[in-house]
Amino acid sequence: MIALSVNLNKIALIRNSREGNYPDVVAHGRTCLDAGADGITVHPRPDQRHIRPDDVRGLAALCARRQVEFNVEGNPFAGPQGSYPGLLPLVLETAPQQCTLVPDSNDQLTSDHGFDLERDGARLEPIIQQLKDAGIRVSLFMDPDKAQITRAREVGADRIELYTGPFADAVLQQSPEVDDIFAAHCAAAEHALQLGLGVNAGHDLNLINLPRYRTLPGLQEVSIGHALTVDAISMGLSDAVAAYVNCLSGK
Ligand SMILES: CC(=O)[C@@H](O)[C@H](O)COP(=O)(O)O
Ligand SMILES: NCC(=O)COP(=O)(O)O
Repeated sequence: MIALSVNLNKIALIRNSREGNYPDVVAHGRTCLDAGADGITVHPRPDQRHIRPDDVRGLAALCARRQVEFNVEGNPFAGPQGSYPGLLPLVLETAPQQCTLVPDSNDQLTSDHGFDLERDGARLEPIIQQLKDAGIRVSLFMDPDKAQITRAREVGADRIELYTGPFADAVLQQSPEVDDIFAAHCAAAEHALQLGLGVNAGHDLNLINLPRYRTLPGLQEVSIGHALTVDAISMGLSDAVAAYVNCLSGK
């Protein structure tokens, strides 16, 4: 079974376009779980363009009550900014089951690459250890590069999250490169599994590209937000979550 973790960033993005708390991010998280999602993901960014620290606190409490996985993603090197305390303090305070470290700069539109661990591995190692000492599983956002994935194991990661943006784009463009891209993801996943790393995936996954991506060897979890939220506009949130759950199970 591949777990579906629904990313609620885009619900928060709509909420932030007005004062107040409408739509309520935690209530939408509850709806996703009621509809069959296995967990919740958020990716707070220092500028708080969508998820705010209080969303992380509220969703941590929801996931703890429901005994489901909470996954917080973000840049471990981003320091405090305004009321954003920095990823590490926020994660250590809210103790999600999983923290996915992502090498985004603060001003990035969205995540668009995995870690270069030749560059960042040494400074990531103590951060990974600190999170693991707090009982938090650590996943690293990675491109499908075997040498980099070997380094992910060496610096102490429990899992990798394969960055699926280029795969999703190739499916969208009906590019002939999609076969090579997916083959590289399969080889990377096999390599990770051989090293004892768990395999997650995410970015721009949707109901069109998932039927293929779900066949990735050993895939444990996908986190999906953007497309699922768009689908929810026409389908309704509960039905959209159910459609992704069904799609992941091959129905
Ligand atoms: C790491 C990843 O792929 C997602 O968390 C994605 O970056 C969502 O972030 P935005 O919703 O800010 O685009
Ligand atoms: N880790 C990927 C994620 O959480 C959601 O990405 P997207 O579906 O919003 O592109």
